[in-house]
Amino acid sequence: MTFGARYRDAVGSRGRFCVGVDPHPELLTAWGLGVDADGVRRFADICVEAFAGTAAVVKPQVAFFEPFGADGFAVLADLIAACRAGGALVLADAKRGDIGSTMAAYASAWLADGSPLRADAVTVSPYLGFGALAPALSAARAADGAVFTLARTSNPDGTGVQTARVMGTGVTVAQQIVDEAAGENADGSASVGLVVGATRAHGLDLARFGGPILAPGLGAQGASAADLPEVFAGADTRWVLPASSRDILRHGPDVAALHAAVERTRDEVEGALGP
Ligand SMILES: O=C(O)c1cc(=O)[nH]c(=O)n1[C@@H]1O[C@H](COP(=O)(O)O)[C@@H](O)[C@H]1O
Repeated sequence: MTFGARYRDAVGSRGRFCVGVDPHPELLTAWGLGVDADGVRRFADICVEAFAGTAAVVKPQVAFFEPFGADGFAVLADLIAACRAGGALVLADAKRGDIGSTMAAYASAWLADGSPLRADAVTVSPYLGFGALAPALSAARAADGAVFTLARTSNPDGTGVQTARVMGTGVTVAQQIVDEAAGENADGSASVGLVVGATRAHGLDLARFGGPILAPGLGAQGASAADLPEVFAGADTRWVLPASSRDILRHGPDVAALHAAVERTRDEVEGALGP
C-alpha cells in the first residue's frame, strides 16, 4: 500500500492533524520530570498513551532526543514503534540533507525495514539540491513511506533564501522545490510531501501538488486554524496537514488533557478546512 493510500486512510479516520512530540527541557521541567534520559522516557510514554490511538500523524522532533545520546535514541525508537503499533503514522522530524550517497544512509536509518528507527516518513532539507534527495526518494518508495521536503518554512529567517529566484528562471527556490516534488508524485504514490509553514502567505502555487503538505506553526508560532483556508487557498486542502507541538504539549502531563487537546485542535482544523 503506497504512502498516499496509508496517509488517506489515516487522515480519513482520524482527521487532518499532526501532533509534534518535542520534549523541550522547559516542558520536561513543567511536567515535573528530570531533564535527563529518564525524564524523556516518561515524557515519551505519556505522549504514546495520549496520541498513538488518536492522531493521524505523530511527529517526534529528533533534535530533542539527541542530547541524551544513545539513551535518547533508544527512547525515540520505542516511541516510533509504539505510535506505529497504535495506528498513527510517524513522521520523524530529522531534517536530513546531504550529498546523495550520504542521503542513502540517512534514508536507510529512518525508512528501511529492520532499522530500529523505522518511521513512516522523514523530513529532509533540499538545500544541497533537490536531486541530492534521490536516494531518499527511492528508499521512501521502496518502503511505502515518504520524505517531506522543506519548501517554505514557518520561520521568518527562511524568506530570503526561499523566495530568491532560481538563476535563469523567474521561479522562486521554494516554488521549484514544489514543482520537482510534484513531478515525483506523478506516479500517484504521494511519496514526497512538502513542508509549508501555516504562519504567513507562502506565495506558492500548490494547485498541482498531489501529496501531503505539512503545515507547522499552529499555536506557539502564531498561526490558528482560522488562518488555514486563506493560507492554503488554491491547494487541495485534503492534503493539508496542520501541525502543532508546544500548544498541545502545554496541556501535559495529564494524558486525558493531552488527548483532548489533540481532538479539539483536530476538530478546529477540520472545521476550518472543510471536506
Ligand atoms: O519540519 C517541521 O516540522 C518544521 C518546519 C517548519 O518550517 N517550521 C517548524 O516549526 N517545524 C517544526 O515543527 C515544530 C513546531 O513546534 P511548535 O512551534 O512548538 O508547534 C518544531 O519541531 C519545528 O522544528
